[in-house]
Amino acid sequence: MDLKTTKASPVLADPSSSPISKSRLGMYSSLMPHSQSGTSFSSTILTIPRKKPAKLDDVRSNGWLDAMKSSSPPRKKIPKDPFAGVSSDDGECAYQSWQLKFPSALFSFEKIIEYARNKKIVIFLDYDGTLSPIVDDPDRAFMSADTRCAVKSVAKHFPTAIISGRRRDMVSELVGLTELYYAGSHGLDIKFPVRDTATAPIDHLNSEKFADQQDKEVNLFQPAREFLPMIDEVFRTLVKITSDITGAIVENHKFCASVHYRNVDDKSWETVAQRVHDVLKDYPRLRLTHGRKVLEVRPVIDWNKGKAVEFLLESMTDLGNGEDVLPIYIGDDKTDEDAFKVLRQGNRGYGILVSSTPKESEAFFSLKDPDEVKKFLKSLVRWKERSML
Ligand SMILES: O=P(O)(O)OC[C@H]1O[C@H](O[C@H]2O[C@H](CO)[C@@H](O)[C@H](O)[C@H]2O)[C@H](O)[C@@H](O)[C@@H]1O
Repeated sequence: MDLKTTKASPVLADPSSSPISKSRLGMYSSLMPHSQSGTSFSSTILTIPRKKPAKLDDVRSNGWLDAMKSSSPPRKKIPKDPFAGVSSDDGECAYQSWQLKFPSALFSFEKIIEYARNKKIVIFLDYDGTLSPIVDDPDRAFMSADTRCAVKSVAKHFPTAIISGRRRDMVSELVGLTELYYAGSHGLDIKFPVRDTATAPIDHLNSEKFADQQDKEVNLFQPAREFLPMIDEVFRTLVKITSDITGAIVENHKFCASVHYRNVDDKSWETVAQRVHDVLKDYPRLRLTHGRKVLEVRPVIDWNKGKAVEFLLESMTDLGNGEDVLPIYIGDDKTDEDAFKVLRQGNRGYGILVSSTPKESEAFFSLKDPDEVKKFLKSLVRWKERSML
């Protein structure tokens, strides 16, 4: 199906004339350190003009480099109770005053549940940095057994969805709970149950029915399906052009690709950025977003975690008309801001930012780290179970 011609498709018109960019796997030779200068034989016999050294200024002027530098705070210990005693540390003071604007969801718990009274709470959770702590190796970002238990209990009482930048099957394997809704690739790959009623309000284009592993019928919503070959191609190119940069990791998340620079010497960040930037010049239908020490390449379509939240709220069964629904979204990343914004602008629910350092955000509340997320989830479960007695 050509999604560009589909009404109501989130796919934006192709800004380039060709639908799929040509891969130019060889083009990076001029950016490689070993090929920056041309070959010069004897000036009298043969002179091959010296190639200009690769320019490393695009990513300074377009702000990528600054965004990369500020994309993830250094990991450091923060006191458990920010109001306990006066700290001489400037960072802690700054965090405490930041919390006046983004109060702790734990300290504000009574206020949250007061607002939730007579409403159906729906929980949205990001994965990395929210359920699992940030670690150097993306393949070893595990959530604790205790957190898994808290998520399982939450899902017993409230519809619960995980919305991650990772590929859907990967995040669902890491979480390991079948009772949840999962959206991977920043919401570009959503699995949701088929509704029973013929009058279901949802009839989304681009969603298809499949049988899952338990042979249960499920829907898949993948608005960027036509981009699969392009993402695959760009992924392979990104692997190739970063292969000489120690510490760079490239992941294929099916509908997006991630280039990690967390383990790259910061002197080489600019090189990482410039190479990714130069690849994207050939793919006008792809764009870049910044995550925590990761550059994420994704389709230029009007879809993000915020849209995924709206989509899931519509798709979840038994939610009624939305007036009496209270969505709570917990996330730590820039990509989660789209979801916070949807909740704030629609005056629909609460965004909770997970951060151990002050940050601007569209969220209402804050939690410091995945450990506090777990405590918050457990408090919700306790409150719900008490209210059922
Ligand atoms: O939306 P999320 O579930 O938060 O996923 C966002 C990205 O998470 C992963 O990267 C981040 O976590 C890694 C493990 O802790 C860390 O090493 C990395 O620096 C972080 O950016 C994942 O690997 C990315 O592909 C996701 O896009």
